[in-house]
Amino acid sequence: MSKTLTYGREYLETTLNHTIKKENKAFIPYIMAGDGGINQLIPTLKQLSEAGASAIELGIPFSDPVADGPTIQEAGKRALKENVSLRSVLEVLKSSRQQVSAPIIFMTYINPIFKYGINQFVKDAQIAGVDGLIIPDLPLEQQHIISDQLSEAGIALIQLVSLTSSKERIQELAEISQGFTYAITVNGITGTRNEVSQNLTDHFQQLKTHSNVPVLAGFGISRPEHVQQMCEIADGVIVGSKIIDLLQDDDINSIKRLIEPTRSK
Ligand SMILES: O=P(O)(O)OC[C@@H](O)[C@@H](O)c1c[nH]c2ccccc12
Repeated sequence: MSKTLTYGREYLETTLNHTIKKENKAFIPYIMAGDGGINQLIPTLKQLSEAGASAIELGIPFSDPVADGPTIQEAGKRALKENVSLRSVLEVLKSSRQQVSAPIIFMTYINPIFKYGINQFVKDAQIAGVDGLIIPDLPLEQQHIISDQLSEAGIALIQLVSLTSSKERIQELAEISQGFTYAITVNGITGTRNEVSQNLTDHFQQLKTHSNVPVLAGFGISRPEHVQQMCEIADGVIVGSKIIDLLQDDDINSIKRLIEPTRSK
């Protein structure tokens, strides 16, 4: 009897490991859910999945983002204008998740989850086929309010590691991260930059030593040569602001050119 495909942490980890085993690196685009209207969500996810995304990070629009740079903030405003909410995104996924093969990771601040109700959110996220979750404003010390429920539902809780974290903190975050470890490679907010940070080899070495899952680099990666550079030290990359710009221009070819350096020749 064939096993039915189940979404969640296992699906995310298996998919990423499969990509990396084939000598490739992971490429995770970030998009703002509902930028262009809620009806655009599934077509955009499909397009990115088919272009070669290893997984997709899906931002939930929120009125008071803390880590988002101007491009993501503007995308969030456009989505809020369309009345897109955590609820409407979950509803769309619930009915159409199976059209998108890439694992889906939600990036949401804790406030919309609180408003939704933590238990109800985890239940609905599981039903909708959400594979992983990033909550940037929920520090490690407070993650117990949701971590057991997520673990029971089989949804990965992904840890963000900043460059300014202490050695002990870096180690602890890497050890417990599920799905992948998100290494923030700049001090500051999201957004395209001309150069990516140098001299991160030791930092990634430390993360990889302690992480049971792939270690991916994110923030400020916006050109194929940045992707290439980061892939020398990381297991893959996350690209947000540049993807949002390119989707605005409907420039899928440039998105493919960003993915290209992550594929083995
Ligand atoms: O946009 P950039 O610089 O390419 O960075 C990715 C980032 O946008 C995405 O992962 C993200 C959007 N908002 C966040 C908040 C916290 C952590 C991560 C994020």
